[in-house]
Amino acid sequence: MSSRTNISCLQEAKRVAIFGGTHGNEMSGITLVNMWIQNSAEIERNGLVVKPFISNPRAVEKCTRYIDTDLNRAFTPENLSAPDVEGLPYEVQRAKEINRMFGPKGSSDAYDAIFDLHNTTSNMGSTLILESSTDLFNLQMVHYIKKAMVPHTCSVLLNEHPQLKYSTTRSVAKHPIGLEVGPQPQGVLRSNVFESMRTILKHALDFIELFNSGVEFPPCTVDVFRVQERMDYPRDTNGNITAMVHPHLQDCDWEPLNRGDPMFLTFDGRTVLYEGANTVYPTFINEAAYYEKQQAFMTTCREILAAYAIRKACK
Ligand SMILES: CC(=O)N[C@@H](CC(=O)O)C(=O)O
Ligand SMILES: [Zn+2]
Repeated sequence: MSSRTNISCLQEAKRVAIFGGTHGNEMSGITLVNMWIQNSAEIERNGLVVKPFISNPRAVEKCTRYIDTDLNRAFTPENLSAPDVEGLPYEVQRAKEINRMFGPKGSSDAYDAIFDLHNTTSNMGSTLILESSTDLFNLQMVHYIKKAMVPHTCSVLLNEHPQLKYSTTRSVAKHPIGLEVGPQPQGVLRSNVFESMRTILKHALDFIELFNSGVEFPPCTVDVFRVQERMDYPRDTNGNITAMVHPHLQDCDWEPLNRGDPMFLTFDGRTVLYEGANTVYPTFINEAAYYEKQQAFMTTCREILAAYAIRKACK
């Protein structure tokens, strides 16, 4: 990087994958990817290899989140280096296959970018998920997408939390990007959600094409929501939930939650208040897939990230 001009010269992004069906019951990504496998005209860009790919075909076939274990938690160093023995959980086998095809994770042979398409039952709207606050390529891309989406909003969730971060399918790529669009029930297609996801992908691929063509992207800032804490439902001693998300919180993803605001409503009608000292921005509120993960919602804090200018490295 030249310090005088503060332009970072980054490697060209030539190989890009679009994953659908990492969770087999999230229908927008599955449908888009199957559509693009049939006809890829819409996702083709100059000088780019774009591969649409169903990441968990057995779960898609059964329309379930996973067969043995959550694929989007399976890309750990232990799993990826496990010997190929019989009897491995299906998703661990699949993680190893995906790592061979699109990785190896952390190596120079890995795909440049992976877009992993997800749907949520929460009212999050269009959300991009980042795993690093220092990936300039992704920050610039997210900035480009947010601008291109105006007047529609596109939120950015940053998960760098040392305990809450997980080993995602997309983490195999040099630049991992999650797309999370909702609300959409599991196993259901909603046209508005489908179209939003499609539009985000279009802008993302446009960005990469422009970057590869040599366009310089000036310094920018990106508003993000940084993952802070996991909030579980109130539970009894058997682990069964004893309360629901409070109606005042339900569907209020990304809206401030202040000390004293209602959070849960117990089955016997009592309101449980939020008692944290600081204002937080809840997200993934009442996500269906998170009951088994002991999570009613996630709290985030707002942050503004700055990104240097970037352009493609000159050879
Ligand atoms: C609802 C859902 O599946 N959300 C994704 C979020 C992500 O891709 O990071 C997950 O928990 O794996
Ligand atoms: Zn998902």
